[in-house]
Amino acid sequence: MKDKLKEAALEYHRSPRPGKIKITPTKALTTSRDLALAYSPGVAAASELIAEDPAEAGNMTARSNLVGVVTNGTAVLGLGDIGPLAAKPVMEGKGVLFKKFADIDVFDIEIDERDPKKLIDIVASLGPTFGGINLEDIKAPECFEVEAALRERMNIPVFHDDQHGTAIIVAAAVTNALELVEKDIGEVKLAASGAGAAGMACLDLLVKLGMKRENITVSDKAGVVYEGRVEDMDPRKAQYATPTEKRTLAEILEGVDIFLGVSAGGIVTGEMIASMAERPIVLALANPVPEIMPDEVLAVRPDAIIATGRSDFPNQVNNVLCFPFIFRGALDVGATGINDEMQMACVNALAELTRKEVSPVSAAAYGEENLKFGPQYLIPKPFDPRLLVQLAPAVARAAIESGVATRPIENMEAYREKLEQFLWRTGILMKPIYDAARRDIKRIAFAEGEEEVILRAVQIILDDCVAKPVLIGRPSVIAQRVEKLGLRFDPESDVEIVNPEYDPRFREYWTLYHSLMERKGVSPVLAKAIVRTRNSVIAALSVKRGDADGLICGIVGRYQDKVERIRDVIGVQNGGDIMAALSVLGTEEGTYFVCDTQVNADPSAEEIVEITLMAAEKVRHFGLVPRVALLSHSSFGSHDDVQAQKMRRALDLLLERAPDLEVDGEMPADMAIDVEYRRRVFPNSRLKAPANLLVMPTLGAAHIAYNLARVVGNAVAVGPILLGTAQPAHILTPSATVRRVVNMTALAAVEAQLLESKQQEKDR
Ligand SMILES: NC(=O)C1=CN([C@@H]2O[C@H](COP(=O)(O)OP(=O)(O)OC[C@H]3O[C@@H](n4cnc5c(N)ncnc54)[C@H](OP(=O)(O)O)[C@@H]3O)[C@@H](O)[C@H]2O)C=CC1
Ligand SMILES: CC(=O)C(=O)O
Ligand SMILES: [Mg+2]
Repeated sequence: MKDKLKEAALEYHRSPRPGKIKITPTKALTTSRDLALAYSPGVAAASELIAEDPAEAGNMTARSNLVGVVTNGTAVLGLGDIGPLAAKPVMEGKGVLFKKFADIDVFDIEIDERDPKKLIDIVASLGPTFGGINLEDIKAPECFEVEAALRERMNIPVFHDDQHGTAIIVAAAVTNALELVEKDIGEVKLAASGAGAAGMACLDLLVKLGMKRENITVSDKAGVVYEGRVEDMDPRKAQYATPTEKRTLAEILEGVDIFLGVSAGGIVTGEMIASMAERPIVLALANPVPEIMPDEVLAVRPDAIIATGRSDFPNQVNNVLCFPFIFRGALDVGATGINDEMQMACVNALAELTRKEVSPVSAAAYGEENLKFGPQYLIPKPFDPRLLVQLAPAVARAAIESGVATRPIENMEAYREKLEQFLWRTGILMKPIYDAARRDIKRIAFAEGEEEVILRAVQIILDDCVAKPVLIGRPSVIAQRVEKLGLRFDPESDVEIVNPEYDPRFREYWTLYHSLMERKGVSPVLAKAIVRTRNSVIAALSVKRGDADGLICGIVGRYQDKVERIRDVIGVQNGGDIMAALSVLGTEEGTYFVCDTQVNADPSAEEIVEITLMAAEKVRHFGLVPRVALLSHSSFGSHDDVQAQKMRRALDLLLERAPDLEVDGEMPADMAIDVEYRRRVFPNSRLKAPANLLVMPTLGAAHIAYNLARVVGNAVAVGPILLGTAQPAHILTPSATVRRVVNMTALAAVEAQLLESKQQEKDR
């Protein structure tokens, strides 16, 4: 591992608090009544109910969404037998992935026990705690006995990730790679290095998919697993022992179509790969160092299709693509186990997902070349938000159809929607925006470049390669604060700085500002003074001049002042004459876009129309269909005051301007969300589903509702997104967190890319 990454990884684990997970209560505990309910005496009622009916544990406790990630530390990644304590960071890591990708809670359980029989007893005794068991990094051959016994003894899903998780991803990758090289699974020859947990399970699944057992040869530490070998054999290896004279990995690689490496780093040479058949498929999956690095393969075989277990090369074949989603599907139907049908459903869904047309958001995120099914894109990327919504329902359906579901899902469409809502809540849907930003780095100017929140965000922006920061601020102050905050970036080389006290471009900046403002009462002297003292003006001018591609400001100062500066310098979009602010709330119930939270105090009906159309376009930009509610205290004509009339008129105008837009009003907020309530009061509404774009009658209503929901509802907030500017510019508020700054930077960068491609299209 490179020193820089190693250092960053240690820092990541160490601070701000040790480790990667913590436990958070899901119920309020603020009053003595809460205490009486959560603990004695109230808790006894829950216990008594479970004692009468054990199935009630699923309703009374967190068990049904709780998975035990269990190891004894005997085969940790490719690091080998490093013991249960050293395995803990890996298990915490699996816990984080379960939670982030699939909202599954995890206790990581590291057990100091090597005897498989005792290990089985210990894990089986944990049954009352968990809804599922994910066995991890337990070495072969013991892992086979442990998994088989636990499957038998426990009435919950037990899944050895290194066996079946890996096998599922390998099967999907091989299926797709074979399609690309136009070879038949029934004909191809495979050489494997590694006859352990991952190796045996991968081969079993490939055989199930049609690979001939006689076309497979395996090697391990002792060399080729041949018929008659006695040294280091076990019954599982014996199933793949072949009648061959070959004794080394180099020999068995000659002429084969596929190499499957699930053993140890660096054990394969370029020479060995050179001897493989034409268009070889090389799966070098040992972690963290693959059996051979991709550049070494390409040096000798440019025609090869390559996959590794790592995230820094194309085609990451890693069980993270499987375990969160297969458990999500299994837990959601109360499956008693994870059977072959569920595993095969996962293989097919994964293989198909790569070939499926992608959503506009994902397309923008990964770029044409990466997203197009081909040698560089064999299987989905771990952050692909479609994984959860495609794999979990496929697994759930297979569980129902194969008869292992104790709580079958009746409405799969509603289930899919629930999963989508989770993605929004976690901010995973922001991830594609990050990846799009990375594809073509844009320069984003930060007006308040000396502020701590900005400097901390800049560190993440640089680490994640989201944008090239342009900081408006005094270089000495920036350098001092970077040092004081313990940040790692070098202000002299990693960012660009515009010094408001002295910059060689000062003359060009103030003359541009003067030319824009001379008929708004700004004299040359005033222009100079404003450009010297208003960092948001400098940021806007740098975007106008093309020194930056977008800007972020607003951490300090009044929102409305910044709006005016941006209007003066950058201007509004072609054809439009209004700007507005759209804020996003990711809540337990769903994702809601709220406007106008910042700009127009009391917009007219005509302005409401413009705001709604701009906001609807932005919602589409996030890959969602806008469902618009025009909000009011009035419910479909129940009041007749000016504000109610305004929203009614806005509806009429909107229906003329955008007849296809799903919009209705005027209606109260609860009716916008609660479809049943709406149906009772106004059965003929044009809006059939819960609204996701809430257009408020006044800024006051929008601002108050948004902030209240954000704080009380503990919602994830994105924004405010400034709509209607001629170039990307976003004004944050003093409450913005580091994450919000990074999110908005990524968004501004992607908007700059879109603007550039629109411009290029126009120029053509
Ligand atoms: N990308 C992914 O998703 C995954 C990758 N892996 C990786 O696969 C590897 C094996 O994991 P797992 O199956 O769980 O571990 P096991 O300990 O169960 O099996 C390891 C196998 O690799 C063989 N092996 C180890 N070192 C060498 C060597 N130097 N030369 C030849 N063979 C060797 C062992 O041989 P012997 O039998 O003689 O001891 C054994 O057959 C690890 O690197 C792990 O990180 C695992 C799971 C998922
Ligand atoms: C990815 C994984 O589970 C491993 O390498 O062991
Ligand atoms: Mg593992």
